[in-house]
Amino acid sequence: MNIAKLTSGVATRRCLRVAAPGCVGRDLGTRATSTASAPAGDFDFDLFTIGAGSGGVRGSRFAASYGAKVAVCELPFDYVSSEARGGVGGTCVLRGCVPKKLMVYASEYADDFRHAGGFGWSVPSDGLRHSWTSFIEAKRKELQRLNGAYKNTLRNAKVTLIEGRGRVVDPHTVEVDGKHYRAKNILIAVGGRPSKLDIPGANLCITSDEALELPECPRRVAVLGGGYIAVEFSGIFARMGAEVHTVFRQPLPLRGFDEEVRKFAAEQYTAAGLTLHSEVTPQSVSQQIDGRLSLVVAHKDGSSEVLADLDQVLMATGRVPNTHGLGLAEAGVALGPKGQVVVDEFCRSNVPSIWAVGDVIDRIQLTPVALMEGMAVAKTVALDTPTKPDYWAVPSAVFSNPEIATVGYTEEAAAKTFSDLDIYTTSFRPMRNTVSGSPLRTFMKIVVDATSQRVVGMHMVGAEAAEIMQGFAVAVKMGVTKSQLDGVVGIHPSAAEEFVTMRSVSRQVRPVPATVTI
Ligand SMILES: Cc1cc2nc3c(=O)[nH]c(=O)nc-3n(C[C@H](O)[C@H](O)[C@H](O)COP(=O)(O)OP(=O)(O)OC[C@H]3O[C@@H](n4cnc5c(N)ncnc54)[C@H](O)[C@@H]3O)c2cc1C
Ligand SMILES: NC(=O)c1ccc[n+]([C@@H]2O[C@H](COP(=O)([O-])OP(=O)(O)OC[C@H]3O[C@@H](n4cnc5c(N)ncnc54)[C@H](O)[C@@H]3O)[C@@H](O)[C@H]2O)c1
Repeated sequence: MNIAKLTSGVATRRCLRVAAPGCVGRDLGTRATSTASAPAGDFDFDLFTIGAGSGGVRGSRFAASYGAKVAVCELPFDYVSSEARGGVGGTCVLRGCVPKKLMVYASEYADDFRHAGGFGWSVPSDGLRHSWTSFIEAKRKELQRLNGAYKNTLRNAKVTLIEGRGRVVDPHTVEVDGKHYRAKNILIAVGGRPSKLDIPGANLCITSDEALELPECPRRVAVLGGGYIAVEFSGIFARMGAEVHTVFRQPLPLRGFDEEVRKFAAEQYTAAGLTLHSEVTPQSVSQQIDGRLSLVVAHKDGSSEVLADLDQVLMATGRVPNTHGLGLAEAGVALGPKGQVVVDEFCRSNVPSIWAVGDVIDRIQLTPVALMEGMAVAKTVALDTPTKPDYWAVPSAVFSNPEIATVGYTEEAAAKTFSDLDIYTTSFRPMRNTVSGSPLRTFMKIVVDATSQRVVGMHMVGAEAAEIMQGFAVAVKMGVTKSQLDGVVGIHPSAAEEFVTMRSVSRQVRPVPATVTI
């Protein structure tokens, strides 16, 4: 399909070479080398991206590499985001995946020291100490390095970086701090931001942004929510020695994950020291006389409970798209109920010159997905190759303690899609923990479509789950069958080898025959 078929006849205002108000930074002689992306009118840029996070940087730099003239605007750098602050690199690099994983690493050392005794190590008599301040400093330094590296990447790709807050003025105009830029295509890649619950005392609570920048590790903390962020930060704080209360509305954390995985993970979280408060709703937070916080939660039966003496209450209750004040609705772009940009399978909005990728479209909020979408838009608008992101078998991992990783269907989703399933499961104590004394166990599961024998889902709870699952995700995406998995020789001794040695079906899931009433 040619891009021309995707391009509508949206009327474009021409930006004249001289003195047209609001038209700046023009180099109207420049045209994209790709014929598909050569501006049809007089534009400053072929593509103007708002937001230099995962999706925006990827889309911009690849569009530029395909010959398009590209600009991207981004808010000034800060560790904590706001309406006015952000930074090249975006959430993943500055307030998400990267700093979070660094914190996970920091906390893993604590566990390793604790468990080293089983292997004969002894802790020095004056004990082990951790400097939270030096760790935060080291993390900040790394984030600054990455911020610089991302800027260099854009510079090397010849993408014009404009610092400031972008706003859509019309289908072909973006305003950044009072200056107007005309673009053939606009890419919305503004991501999302933490959303706080609307309860009394919400202002006393922190979000993941501040949790990554705390001056000290809390000793007693409540984490609200049962999603990715909640269980990851619960694990970090607990391993760092805090007393952690994880408070969520569902019977189990991690809604949407395989039910068996959720149950097993909850058991492991408890074994790892978290206090899980399930089926409760946060009601209010207040400050005690001593400055610490008190959280009131409501149980299903209407009774309430107070969690007092908390150093911090972390609200990990979801994120909302950053579309507030972006001018999208005024430009005619359809937004969904959460404020997300509604896009088609090519990541194109209902306004044909406006595209959107990443968290702002609220499909799958993961960095590699934003990258895939950014890449698809770059190919579509700059390479004359209309490209749809492919959401089948997107793997993901939760960096909790223990880790969880998954690819493909949960058993529940597979049961709705395939008539017959064979389920393979195993649970064991990993070799390291037999000697270390850690109580944590590992769980693995393979979901097989019994008719085709294709592996349609793989799940793991246990150490290194993310590293292990990435490779298996390749196999699942390529359509591996169970007998092909069985034909692979294991790597011994490893936990991963269990995935190629599970031979006995744990259970068969078959449709329940309809009862016939005579
Ligand atoms: C704590 C946490 C941990 C996470 N961990 C993982 C993980 O381990 N693995 C994973 O895959 N994903 C993880 N994620 C999710 C991942 O960070 C996001 O899915 C990803 O960053 C989305 O990329 P994006 O390009 O859509 O948006 P972002 O990376 O959020 O980028 C959007 C950018 O737009 C800027 N911006 C916003 N409004 C404007 C404006 N008007 N003008 C100019 N610029 C603007 C912002 O400042 C920001 O830099 C995590 C998220 C969080 C919060
Ligand atoms: N390892 C990773 O890949 C990773 C890590 C962190 C975040 N992320 C991404 O970021 C996204 C956002 O993470 P998140 O954990 O904030 O969101 P989430 O949607 O995963 O979890 C939000 C939690 O808040 C709860 N909640 C929502 N409204 C509530 C209310 N009114 N009262 C009580 N509880 C409420 C939900 O039930 C849920 O448990 C995730 O969906 C994920 O895609 C990924």
